[in-house]
Amino acid sequence: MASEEVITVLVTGAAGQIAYSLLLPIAKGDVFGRDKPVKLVLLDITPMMAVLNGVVMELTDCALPLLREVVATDDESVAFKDVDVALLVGAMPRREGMERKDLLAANVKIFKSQGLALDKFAKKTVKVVVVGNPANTNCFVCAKFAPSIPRENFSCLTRLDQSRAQAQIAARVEGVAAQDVSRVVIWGNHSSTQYPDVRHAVISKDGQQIGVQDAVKDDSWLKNEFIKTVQTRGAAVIKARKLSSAMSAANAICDHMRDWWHGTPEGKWVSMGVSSSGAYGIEPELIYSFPVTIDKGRNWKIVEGLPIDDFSRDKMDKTMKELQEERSTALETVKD
Ligand SMILES: NC(=O)C1=CN([C@@H]2O[C@H](COP(=O)(O)OP(=O)(O)OC[C@H]3O[C@@H](n4cnc5c(N)ncnc54)[C@H](O)[C@@H]3O)[C@@H](O)[C@H]2O)C=CC1
Ligand SMILES: O=C(O)CCC(=O)C(=O)O
Repeated sequence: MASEEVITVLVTGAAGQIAYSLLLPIAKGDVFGRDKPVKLVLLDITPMMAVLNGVVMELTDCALPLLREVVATDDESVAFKDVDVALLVGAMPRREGMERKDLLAANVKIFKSQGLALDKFAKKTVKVVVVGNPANTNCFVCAKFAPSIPRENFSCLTRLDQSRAQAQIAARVEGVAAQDVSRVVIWGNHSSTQYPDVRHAVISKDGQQIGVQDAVKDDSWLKNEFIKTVQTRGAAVIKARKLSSAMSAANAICDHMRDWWHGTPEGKWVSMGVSSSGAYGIEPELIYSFPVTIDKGRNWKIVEGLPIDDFSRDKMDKTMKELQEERSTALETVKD
């Protein structure tokens, strides 16, 4: 009898708050498929092993039919061994008043170490999603230290920003739900310089497609308040909860990974932080959020040829500049 194909999924920061909302949908089949068995590998740091053990107990108690095995460890050489998917969540979150780049010094070293571990232990086909902030720059560092793994296999999460943008637009147009809003683009950094762009976005309503600008009928709101709300939503959640977004982040990780694994529906784009090809004048190899389509072979492709006006150009360049600065600081931090 042929042996069963089991997808090995690593989640780092597995004792943390995002992981607590993330592990169940993965183990239930919401991401890879309702008929696809998974093995979960859970990595956290040594002082969190007792907490992690509690998470393992809860997963066990869910008695899930697709969950074949759970491994909990504080050892990267165990965690990264032969993984198919690496969801790199584990890192310090920011507190009220901080910018995400203030986490660089603490977090970038984690991603150097995990890049080295990916290079040494993971399958060369591994799909990597960096979530820990600052996500784009951590992803850049991770890919740099895993040169044997194709750069196309690295991504960072900006899907939460996309969902936030869709939800804000939907709330503004009567009778429209977030999933009726498509082709919103998140350009650049997962930070307060990101550019949520609705100039190509459409709303499906009553069997017709209408441009978002025509449906919203308030250009000033779209150019100002809408952009600011999406850019600062993470900070607003921290202010309210005294903790950073977790449920919505976990949901976005599932959406990001599901689309990467199964491909994007015909005519749909999603935003992902990926290695720039130089498209739209963005410096090659920066990890920058672009609109992408994904084929059934799990290859993403940047949507090219969108017209970019002066308003957009300025915002796309500003967020690129921030990423260039973060990269310099990060490379200085990991140089020895
Ligand atoms: N890109 C995005 O859209 C989002 C990113 N984030 C970021 O995700 C990260 C995690 O957030 P939370 O789960 O809320 O934080 P948390 O503090 O609840 O959990 C983080 C976990 O990571 C663990 N950890 C620390 N160093 C580690 C290492 N070297 N290896 C493995 N595990 C390690 C910690 O012990 C902790 O259990 C933060 O950096 C946060 O800013 C959060 C929301 C959205
Ligand atoms: O804003 C933060 O730093 C918290 C987590 C995050 O990245 C987000 O909510 O977008």
